[in-house]
Amino acid sequence: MMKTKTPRPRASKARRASAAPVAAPKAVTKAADGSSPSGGLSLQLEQVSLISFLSDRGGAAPTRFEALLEEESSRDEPAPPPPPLPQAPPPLLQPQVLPMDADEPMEDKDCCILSQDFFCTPDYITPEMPQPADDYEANKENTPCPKSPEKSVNGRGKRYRTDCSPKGLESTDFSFDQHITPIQFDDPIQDDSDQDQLMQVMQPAMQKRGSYVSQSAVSLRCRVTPPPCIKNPYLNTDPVIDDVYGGRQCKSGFSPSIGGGGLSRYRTDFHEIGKIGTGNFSVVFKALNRIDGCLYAVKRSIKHLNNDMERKQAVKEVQALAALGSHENIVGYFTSWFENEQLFIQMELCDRCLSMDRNQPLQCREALELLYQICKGLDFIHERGVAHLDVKPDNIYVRNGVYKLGDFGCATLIDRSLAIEDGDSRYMPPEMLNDKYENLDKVDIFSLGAAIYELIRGTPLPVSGPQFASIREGRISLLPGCPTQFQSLIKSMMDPNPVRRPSAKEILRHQIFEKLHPAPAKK
Ligand SMILES: Nc1ncnc2c1ncn2[C@@H]1O[C@H](COP(=O)(O)OP(=O)(O)OP(=O)(O)O)[C@@H](O)[C@H]1O
Ligand SMILES: [Mg+2]
Repeated sequence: MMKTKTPRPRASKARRASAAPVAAPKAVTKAADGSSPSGGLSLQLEQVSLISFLSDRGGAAPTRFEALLEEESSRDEPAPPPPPLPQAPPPLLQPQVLPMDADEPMEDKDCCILSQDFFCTPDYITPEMPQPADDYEANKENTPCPKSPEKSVNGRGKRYRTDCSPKGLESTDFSFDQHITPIQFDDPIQDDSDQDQLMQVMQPAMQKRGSYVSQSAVSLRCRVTPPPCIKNPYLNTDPVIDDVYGGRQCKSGFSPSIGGGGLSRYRTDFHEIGKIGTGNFSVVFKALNRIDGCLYAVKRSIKHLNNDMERKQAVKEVQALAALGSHENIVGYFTSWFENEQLFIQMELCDRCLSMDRNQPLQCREALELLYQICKGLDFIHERGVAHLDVKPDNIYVRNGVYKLGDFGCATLIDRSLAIEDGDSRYMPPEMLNDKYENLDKVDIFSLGAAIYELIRGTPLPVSGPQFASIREGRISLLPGCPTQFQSLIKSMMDPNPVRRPSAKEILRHQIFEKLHPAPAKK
């Protein structure tokens, strides 16, 4: 007896395999850097009390390390004034606490800690080098936090002019080193007074500690000011982008509403053009990247992900995409980050998804092309051990006539070492309904067959009932106007027995595609 499940069950998905809880990423602490060995050491000594460490040794002879520390401090520090004679002996063996008042203004030493905390929280998960991992291991515990950016001691004072006029925007003559702007939201055109304002902000810290200003402090303060949208000279003009440079949307682009403590990476890095879609879990926006001048789809989780379990679940999508790498028939993934307890995913922007033209039945020739291209994407991911598990018209996108598989929110490993979630029941094969997961790659084949069957017929597939059951018993009605060869291929993809379904690779070799995609001539 078949179990029936409600459509779009991802909202109430049951976790089939238990996943180990993820430990919060550990903060990576780094020693402060110095230009000389003694400089580095004394910088650390400023922040670390060694008394308690020494006291634990109970008067034992100093080690080489302690001798070195003493030698360092006696060399670097000026000779101490003679101790006042009548006073009691200093509490040598008492642990010392460095003064740190909560109301005290933040200094560089604080910024150093602040920056590490900031970059090491799960709120900043973008990998430095987004290389495909050997294994897609979303279950691994204690994954170390990505390396914090190196703290530079070289104060950099250049800035680039935030000119929003078309002329200014066309200029590509800037470098990231120059991007220093003070906190200011409303005025798109900043002048030389910017530098003065920045200096005023930094002045107290600079006076206290010579000329050194923590770059972390500068970048945190500067991050709240979005740069203008830089025009990409390699791109052909796009009316949407031109609109932004034309000045009509300029003002709103430079005056973002900053939420969540003023550090919105989304608002800082992107100019939002508009909403393009909403799913059960996410809302997707068309957005212009202010730096590279290209349009992207930025997907934001609707729900606030408050705990590790929810975050872990949400990041599976980007972990799968990042591990897979790029393919023409997979929606491109660029980066992701957490902000305000929501996951943001920057993706390739597509023109539309297939469910948008459901009322217009797909022509057979077009359906063949779709089958071929998505099979190429499926072959790519299956070869890498990943199953999508939610193939459906909603999750197939088109960009410049190229079909792309997207929404990897249900993706899992074919070897069943990861949790398995049900996709949309309308496209789900019978074995999934019966909790049989031996051939997860073939789940995608059934779903693709069902999606194409639905698109050609032009009527939605049933969610339950007798027709739902008969489709899963292999009884599918004829597809009008389609060659028999194509119909039997679709039927074989929807075979109740997953083992009898062809693999993506086998489908690609089917003779039906010979005319459509002739094999390259052998030399
Ligand atoms: N890369 C993209 N380019 C263009 N539009 C997109 C893109 N990604 C998503 N969309 C639009 O946003 C909608 C929702 O996106 P998506 O399916 O990824 O969200 P979801 O919440 O995971 O959905 P689901 O309910 O299927 O789980 C899509 O149906 C599509 O219309
Ligand atoms: Mg979707």
